[in-house]
This record gives sequence, structure tokens and C-alpha cells, in this order.
Amino acid sequence: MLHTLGARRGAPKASGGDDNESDVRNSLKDGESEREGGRLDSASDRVRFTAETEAIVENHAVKAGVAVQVRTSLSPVAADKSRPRHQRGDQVKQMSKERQRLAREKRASRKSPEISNGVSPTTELANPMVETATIASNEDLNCRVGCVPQVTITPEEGDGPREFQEDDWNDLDGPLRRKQSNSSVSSAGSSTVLEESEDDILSDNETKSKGIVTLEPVEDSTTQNRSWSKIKSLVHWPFVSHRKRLSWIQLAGHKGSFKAGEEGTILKKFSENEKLCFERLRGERLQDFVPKYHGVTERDGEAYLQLTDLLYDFDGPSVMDCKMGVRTYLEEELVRARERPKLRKDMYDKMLEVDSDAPTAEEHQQKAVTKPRYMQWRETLSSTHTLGFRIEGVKKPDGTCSTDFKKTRLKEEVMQVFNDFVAGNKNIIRSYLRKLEQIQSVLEDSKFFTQHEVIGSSLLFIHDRTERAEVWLIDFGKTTALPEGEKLNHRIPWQEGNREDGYLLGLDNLLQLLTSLMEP
Ligand SMILES: Nc1ncnc2c1ncn2[C@@H]1O[C@H](COP(=O)(O)OP(=O)(O)OP(=O)(O)O)[C@@H](O)[C@H]1O
Ligand SMILES: O=P(O)(O)O[C@@H]1[C@H](O)[C@H](O)[C@@H](OP(=O)(O)O)[C@H](OP(=O)(O)O)[C@H]1O
Repeated sequence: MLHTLGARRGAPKASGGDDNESDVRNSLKDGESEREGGRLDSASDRVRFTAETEAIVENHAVKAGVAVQVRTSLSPVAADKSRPRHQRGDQVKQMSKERQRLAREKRASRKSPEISNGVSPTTELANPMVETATIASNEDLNCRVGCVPQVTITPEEGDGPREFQEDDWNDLDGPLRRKQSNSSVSSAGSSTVLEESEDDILSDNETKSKGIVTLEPVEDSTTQNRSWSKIKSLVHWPFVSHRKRLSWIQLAGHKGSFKAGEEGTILKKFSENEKLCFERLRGERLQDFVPKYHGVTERDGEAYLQLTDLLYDFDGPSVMDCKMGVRTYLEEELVRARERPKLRKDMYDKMLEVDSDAPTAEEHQQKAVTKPRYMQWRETLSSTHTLGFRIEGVKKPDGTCSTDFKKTRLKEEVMQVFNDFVAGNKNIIRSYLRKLEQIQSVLEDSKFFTQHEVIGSSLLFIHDRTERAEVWLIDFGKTTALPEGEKLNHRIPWQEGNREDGYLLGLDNLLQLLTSLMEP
């Protein structure tokens, strides 16, 4: 059984809000009215975009049999016409083929979690333009909001529910999925977009972890990692805890994703992608900054990654999870939402909890939004877009946990949370700064980092009363390899197609922000 403590997530929005918040909302709404008109009607769904290129959208409208209305936004993203239209269309086709290939491979490898390649879809790099990393001013925000390609789906009146397709299964079982085992959708059954998408089933608010959890022990596990088995038999653990429940801190992610592992380890639900990342990290200096990976283990037919429990050596630790990057969804997710849009009622509900004005009139009518739409909204509401990272959750030494940072966006607000987190202790800030500098230098040198799009990964800050302070990179569930020979800079602004994630922009900003906390 899992217990959750701490502040309730997504508390109803206080009225008013600061000027910048209303700017965000107005900006989004302006974008919508701008998109009115220019409609291309067709069969099952009506899809509306403010997107990077008309070519991509048109291409998909034909393929997916959906109606599209397109308006190029005035944002820097939309204004980027540097790549020829035919190339942009080809790029999408290539991604689509790549996904189908991955799905075929995934189906073939379903029996064994060990067999899969987890290679990400092929995309090309757009003309890079290096931008000096600075903490974005609040004035930048409107521009940033304008940069967001939006996807809004309105079911056509009179259209029936869409049948669950073979391709939907491919989505369920894609290399980036690890939650399908809970799904009640069977291959024999059918499902509607709204009624039974796997996302709806798995992602309502109650499934998210918000703080302290009790992890179930793992019994009868069979580890596949020989060296770890050897270590286990050689080391005499002070107490046998793998059959005990573990009181643990999980500041983000879905409940039930973790279980207690062998002494000093935790088990995370298997993800092919994440496993590949840990394997590819072998031999890299970056390994010193990620939880040690002890192989795949199985319980009741379910696979888990066995990882070092980063909390293990701490006494009453304070913990903070910062999700890195200017973007929290994969380009692939954006493309998929256009090709086969799925409406998420749970995400609409989460939006309402924070701001009842956030959904558009259509979204209110459908009582649902697409995942990219929700993720983009989360990014602009928080500091993801402006600072390249956001605070997901904090656990303090008194045991209180908070994950109520959805609207923590301004630099000053983020600094305040950090200062509270370290209780104004400059020794701890200094240690964190040292760690972050090391991480920055290791990342800049890392082959792995250069060759991967790092999305949804967090920096986990942990310190305790001894003033020991450590930072680790966690969560590689959505970290995907680039095609052979391609590289990311991680500071170049994201434009759809260039796969840049803004990870280093976020890290630069974190460093700058903590440095200013050192000032008297
Ligand atoms: N190795 C670890 N040691 C200690 N704590 C960890 C470790 N890995 C994860 N956590 C805790 O669990 C939380 C969620 O971790 P993680 O982001 O890996 O999960 P997830 O299910 O992939 O999340 P999401 O659904 O957001 O992608 C973190 O915020 C942190 O509190
Ligand atoms: O933090 P929130 O507001 O609860 O929103 C969740 C958060 O953005 C997660 O990163 C995302 O999981 P992934 O990063 O794995 O996509 C999840 O999508 P999901 O519900 O589809 O799992 C969202 O619901």
C-alpha cells in the first residue's frame, strides 16, 4: 500500500495572479483568435494548429485523414522558414516510418525486455544559432509563449468514436512506454479516443506521487546482472531489508513506479529506453552523477531496473526535484498528437484545478485536451520555458513535502524556493554550486549527452544536516539517441525538427540563480 503525505497538488487557483500570468493567458488566447479561419474540413476530427510549418501539418492531414486549419504564428519558431518545405515533409515521413519500424521491432521483442534498440526517430538538425545562456527576463515570456506550437482537437459534430487501431497498440507498446501493463485495453477490444486511451486510464491525478511513499518489498526477484548477484552474495547486509517495506521519498512520477529493492537499491518500472541509457553511460564520467545501474530484475512477470537508492546514505534528507530543459515532451509526441490525436480528460481536469480560464472554449466543450497542449501549458505556466528548468517537488527535513510548484515561474520565486530548501545555509549552496559546475563540465564533455535528446530528466538535489550536498541526474525514460553522426548543443533554442532540449540553458540558469543566493 502506498501512502502520500504533503501538500495537495494543483490546489485551486487563487484569483488574480500577477501581470505576467495574465499575459500568458492573453497570449495564448490571442494565438487562438489568430488561428480562426483558413479551415480545411474533413472526416473524423477537426485539428487546429499554430505550428511551425504548414508543410508538416498538411502532410499529416492527408495521412491521418483529419481536417486542419493552419495559421503560421509570428513566433521565432514559426518564422523559421530556413528549411525547404519538401525537406520538412520528408522529415515527418521519415519519422513516421521510423516509428513504424520501432513498433515492429518492439512487437518482435515484447517477450524479452532485453531485445530492443530504442533508437529514436530520425530528424535533421535545423540551422543552429548559438544563444548565450542568461536568466530570461519576464519580458521574454510573451515571446516564449508565442513560440509554442499548439495542438487543439475538436471532434467533428456527429462523428462517432474512433475505433482502437492496431497503430494505437503500437503507441501503447512503443519504446518510450513503460506503463502499458496496467492498461485494461485488450487487443480484442475496442476503445474510443476519449473513453479509454491508455493515458486516461493511467494518468489521473490520483496516480501521481506527491511525496513520502511506502514502497512494497520485492520478493523472489531474479536478477539478471551477474556481477550484482556476486556482490550480493559477498556482502553481508547489516539487515535484510529486501522483504521490508521502505519509507521513501518520491517527489515526481507515477505512484507504483518504484519498489523497494535489495539493501541500498530501489526498483524502477522497466523502460527499454532508460535501460539503454544506463548501458550507454557505461564508462562515461557522467556515470558518477547518475544512480548506479545494477541490471534488470523481475517480479511477478514484471521487469524493473535496479538502481542505487540515492537517499540511502543520508540522514533525514532534504530533497528537491528539478525537471530540466525548455521542453518536457518529445518531438515524436507532438507529431503523434497531430497524426492520431488523443483527448485527455485527466489533463483537462488538472488544467482546471490550476486555472479554470486556461482551457479554450472548445476544450471546455470537449472537457479534454491533448497531451502536448497540456505539457506546453505546464511549461509556460512554470519556469520551464523561460529558465529551462522547473521545480517539481521539495521534501524538507521536517518531513513535509510539496509538489505545488506548477505556477513557480519567475526567477525571484524560484530563488525563494531554493533559499527555503537550504534554509539559507550558504555552505550547502556552495556545495550545490560545486556539484553543478562539475556536472556542467562533465556534460559538456560527454559523448552520451551530445548524442541524446534529454527530455523530462531531472536533477535531484539531496542534502542533510551534516551539510553534505549532492546532485544527481535521474529519469532517462524519455532520453533518446540521435541518429548516427548527429549531435545536440543543448543551448540552442528549440525549433521543431532540431530536437534541442535546452538542458544546458537550464543548468546555466540554475548556476546563476544559486550564485546570486550567495550574495549578501
Ligand atoms: N535512484 C533514486 N534514488 C532516490 N530517489 C529517486 C531515485 N530515482 C527517482 N527518485 C525519486 O523518485 C521521483 C521520480 O523519479 P523519476 O522521475 O525517475 O520517475 P518517473 O516515474 O520516471 O517520473 P515521470 O513520470 O515524471 O517521468 C524523483 O522525483 C525522486 O524523488
Ligand atoms: O506533472 P503533471 O502536471 O501531473 O503532468 C505530468 C508530467 O508532465 C509528466 O512529465 C508526464 O509524464 P511523461 O514525462 O512520462 O510524459 C505526465 O504525462 P502522462 O500522464 O502521460 O504520464 C503528465 O501527466
